[in-house]
Amino acid sequence: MAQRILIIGAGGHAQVVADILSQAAANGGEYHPIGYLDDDPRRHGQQVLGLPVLGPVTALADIPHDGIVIAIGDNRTRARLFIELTARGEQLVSAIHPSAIIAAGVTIGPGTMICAGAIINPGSVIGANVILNTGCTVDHHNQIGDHAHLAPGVHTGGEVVIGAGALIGIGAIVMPRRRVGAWSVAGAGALVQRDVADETVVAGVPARPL
Ligand SMILES: CC(=O)SCCNC(=O)CCNC(=O)[C@H](O)C(C)(C)COP(=O)(O)OP(=O)(O)OC[C@H]1O[C@@H](n2cnc3c(N)ncnc32)[C@H](O)[C@@H]1OP(=O)(O)O
Repeated sequence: MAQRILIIGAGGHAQVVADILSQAAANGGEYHPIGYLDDDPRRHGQQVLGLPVLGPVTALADIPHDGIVIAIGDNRTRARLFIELTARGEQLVSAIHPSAIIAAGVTIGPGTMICAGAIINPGSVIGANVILNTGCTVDHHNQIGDHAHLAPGVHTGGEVVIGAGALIGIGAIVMPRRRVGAWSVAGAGALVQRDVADETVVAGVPARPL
């Protein structure tokens, strides 16, 4: 049965989520996007990719719906909203593009977004509220922490651990069995050859702390 999904945010990232949900629905998926909620009043009343911006996030209580996706790219903001809205009883659903390739047995937490062309190999565990962005590959037996973001074109080797809230920038590579700590950032194009501590920014080839 079709479930009515509200998208939290109406910016560029939210439009990607809307497109994923629409494509999935067109392929028989149960989640149907019905509109966006965004705290920027200039967006209220606009149509974005054919869906209305219905009001601020506080309007959630007034609009009938079955689930939400938090479509905000910034990891800390997305994590804060995830905690607040889950505590209010909201059902977080996953937005998974029909072109994503996900191995049998992979587990995916609530609210996670998996973009076009992403690949997840066997044994991997994807947390809640994660973004696996366009064309990234998560190889076997990875652990991707809650609220993390693997940007477009990221590749991870086998048995990689990405900590909660970490951002792996566009096109970065994380070598097999390496760990990127919680709330750390690997810059765009980085080659993560050594473990990265928590709350550390690294960049370059090989990646070093900035
Ligand atoms: C669909 C989407 O758009 S998803 C978007 C996902 N987001 C990303 O991929 C962005 C990832 N972020 C980055 O790569 C950032 O540049 C960061 C986090 C590594 C650094 O950001 P900041 O702290 O603002 O650093 P800043 O831009 O001031 O640069 C500091 C120095 O690091 C260098 N630097 C910045 N980024 C990188 C990088 N990715 N690789 C190598 N060097 C870098 C700069 O050239 C500069 O060097 P200098 O001091 O010799 O001039």
